[in-house]
Amino acid sequence: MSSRLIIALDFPSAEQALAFVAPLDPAQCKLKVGFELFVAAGPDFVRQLTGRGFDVFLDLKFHDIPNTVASACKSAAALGAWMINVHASGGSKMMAAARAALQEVGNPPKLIAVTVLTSMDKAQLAGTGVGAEPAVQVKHLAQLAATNGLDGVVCSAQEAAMLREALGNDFLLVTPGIRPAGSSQGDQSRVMTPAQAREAGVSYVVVGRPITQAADPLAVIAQINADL
Ligand SMILES: O=c1ccn([C@@H]2O[C@H](COP(=O)(O)O)[C@@H](O)[C@H]2O)c(=O)[nH]1
Repeated sequence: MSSRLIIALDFPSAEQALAFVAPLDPAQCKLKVGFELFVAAGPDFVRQLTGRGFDVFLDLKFHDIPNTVASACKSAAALGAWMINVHASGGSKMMAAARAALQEVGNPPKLIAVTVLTSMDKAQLAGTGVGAEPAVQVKHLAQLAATNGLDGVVCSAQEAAMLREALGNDFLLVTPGIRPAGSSQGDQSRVMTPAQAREAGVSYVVVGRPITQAADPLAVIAQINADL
């Protein structure tokens, strides 16, 4: 069975990211490329990772008008990404356009939607004009994503059990904000440990700094895989 661990490659250059990836095996983890690395290293870097056999989650969180997002999703699919994402708050028309665009490409990536960023708590969310509890807003946006045919959502593991019950076993729950016991929470608000996330029924955990900034990343990876 392939790993349910997605490592966030949040590095400022291709060289640093490649040095980190060198000892990794695609059976141990999938890899996530986000804004920092994509802006620095570009599309060719994504192709390099897929060329080494890694499943790549291209985490560019598209959020724009439907036509622009649909075209961006096609471009992302052409890089061979395993998974891509949009913001659910872009709305139904945007998500439906993204879904339709990927139906036109061969071997489309999984398409998921960001609900409420795991860095946000109730006060942060209220500051954006949304008065609901984060879990309520996450459920609302996840249902919107499901209605529009998306494969799953990005949420915190704290909402996973609720979403499993509401949306079933096939809906992907991809969860950042994972913190092994004893690791620094940093800027994340809605966190869980890998074992708690597994218990809650997540599909994949996304882990960045607790691995990339560890003294022995391979040991942390092995422990997280064991916990999952
Ligand atoms: O709601 C979200 C959506 C995306 N992320 C991304 O996940 C990783 C988490 O990294 P850590 O170092 O483990 O905090 C990072 O790339 C974020 O951009 C998220 O954290 N929350």
